[in-house]
Amino acid sequence: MTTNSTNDTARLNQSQLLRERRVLMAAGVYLFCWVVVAVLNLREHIHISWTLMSALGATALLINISFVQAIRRQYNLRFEDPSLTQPQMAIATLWGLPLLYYAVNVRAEGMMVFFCIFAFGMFRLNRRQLLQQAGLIALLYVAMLVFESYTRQQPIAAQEWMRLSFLMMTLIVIAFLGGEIYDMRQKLHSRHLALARANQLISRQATHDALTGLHNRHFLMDAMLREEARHKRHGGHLSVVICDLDHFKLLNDRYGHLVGDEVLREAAQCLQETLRRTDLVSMADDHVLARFGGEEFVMLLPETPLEGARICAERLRKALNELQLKTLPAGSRITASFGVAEIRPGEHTSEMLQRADDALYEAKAAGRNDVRVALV
Ligand SMILES: Nc1nc2c(ncn2[C@@H]2O[C@H](COP(=O)(O)OP(=O)(O)OP(=O)(O)O)[C@@H](O)[C@H]2O)c(=O)[nH]1
Repeated sequence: MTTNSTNDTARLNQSQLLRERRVLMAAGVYLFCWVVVAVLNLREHIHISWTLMSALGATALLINISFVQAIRRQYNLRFEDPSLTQPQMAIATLWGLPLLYYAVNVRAEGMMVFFCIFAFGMFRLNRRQLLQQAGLIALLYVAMLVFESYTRQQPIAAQEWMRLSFLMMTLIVIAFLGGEIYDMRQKLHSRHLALARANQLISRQATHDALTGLHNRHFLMDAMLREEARHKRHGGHLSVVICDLDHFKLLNDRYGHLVGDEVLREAAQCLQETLRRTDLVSMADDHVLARFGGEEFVMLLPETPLEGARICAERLRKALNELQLKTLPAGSRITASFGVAEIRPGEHTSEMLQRADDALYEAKAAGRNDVRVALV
């Protein structure tokens, strides 16, 4: 698993845990309301049948278990808002209505629960969604009043309309404030994303060559120090191949710098693909291919003996030589010279690189398009 996907999984687990905690908090509110109404019922301040009370208790349990299960089974991730805030708010409103219906004497106090329900959505929902929730609460409350007036054969009291108007006014204000909070969160989120992208770009630029996309000299130097330390601790093989395109100055002079750049890109890609395809038994997949500068490339090959590195360099030389360059006239070919070295016991990687460079110089002196190996 890559570091990125590990981070994503950790972040997802963290969010799911938070969502589950929010459901448990809501369950606490359900329990509190149920207990308060039960006590009022026992003291006969209000009159609700215990059958209905039991049904409401069981429903509350079922609702909260369902939400927890939806989160644990990751069913919630299929929705645009994986926190399922709107369904949770709507269901809580529906659940609370029968209690309000019977709690005639304490209805104004009981209506406070709507603020509590709204508080759950304040940091999650946008202005429109909060207004929708306020509308739903008003609609259900009016439906309850109409039902009550019908069953009790009484007109809706003026006091109820007052309660409803104050409730609506407060919820609408909260919806607008909540909308502002939502907008700020969105801005913060997009800035956070832009910052994360910029950081990614900066760290890529620090370790990669802008022209070819290969690792850069700085990355190579770090890798060499790392491999040197590993080699000191565990021994084994560590080799390096240095590659320099032949007569690149002539190519630049003949076709211009832009074509030269494109040839460098194509050569880099060819080296990368050939290295990836190379199936040397001893070669570990933590090799590094870097643009060392100009038309010079370096391959650091951990766990690779000198002969393996030489075979690898030979394949790279052939591949470059056979490369059909898209930017040059048909049939044009490039060649490159290679120097190879394996680290000696107690030697620094910079010294090994110097010996590889000396071998490369020999290849150049001997007529180019050649691989030369430094003596161990
Ligand atoms: N287009 C382009 N050219 C570059 C870049 N970096 C270095 N060069 C050119 O690469 C050429 C290297 O020339 P030299 O070091 O003389 O080597 P050469 O002509 O390849 O000759 P040998 O190495 O001896 O075979 C110079 O002309 C540089 O300007 C680059 O990023 N883009």
